[in-house]
Amino acid sequence: MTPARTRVKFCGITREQDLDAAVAAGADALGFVLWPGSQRCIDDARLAELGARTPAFVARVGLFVDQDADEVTRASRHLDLLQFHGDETPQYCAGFERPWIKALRMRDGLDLHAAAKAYHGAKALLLDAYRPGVPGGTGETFDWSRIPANLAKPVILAGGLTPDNVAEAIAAVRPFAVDVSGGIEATRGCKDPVRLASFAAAVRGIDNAGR
Ligand SMILES: O=C(O)c1ccccc1N[C@@H]1O[C@H](COP(=O)(O)O)[C@@H](O)[C@H]1O
Repeated sequence: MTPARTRVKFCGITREQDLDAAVAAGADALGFVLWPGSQRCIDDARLAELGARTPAFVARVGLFVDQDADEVTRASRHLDLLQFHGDETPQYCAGFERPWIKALRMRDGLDLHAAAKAYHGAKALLLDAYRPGVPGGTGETFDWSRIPANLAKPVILAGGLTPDNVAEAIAAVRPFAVDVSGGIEATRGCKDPVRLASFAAAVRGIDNAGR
């Protein structure tokens, strides 16, 4: 199924003004980093505030990396979708009363067809660049030609996307959605409203050109 348009997730939202700018730009989803190892991490109180501010029809996505189930369960009441960005098993991912997506880092030899089968309960696979020792958010791209066109799961393309390369990425991969964090930031955790709007415009531009 070819989607009519490319969905956009803006990840690493920490501030009200960034949330509002993302919604104004047409965000389909907002990502909140709940992994304490990230400089973009927000605590439960902040998640509650930002989650309450998010309007209807914009999905609130919580990003976790190999965390205690209790932490995921606690945060879940403010979230619509869970994003597991570590080495979580399919069984673990399915253990919460929320739909979920699995992030996979594109290390050498990764078999995406096998991963799609293993994570069959996932709503989508989010594909990110691989850097040893770093779970994600590296701001690096990977070789998009490694993504098979006939993967059994919707693809959310991530990793080093920017307003300048996102159109090329969409043309190459034709993903269900794109996900960006560092490429629209002024400083870590603080989005640049101009870059954010440019990113959304670039996605709309390639979609209107017929992907
Ligand atoms: O944003 C983080 O700090 C982060 C930490 C741990 C795992 C993933 C993280 N971010 C996600 O990584 C991808 C790609 O980010 P970028 O656009 O290359 O900066 C994206 O899903 C981020 O949300």
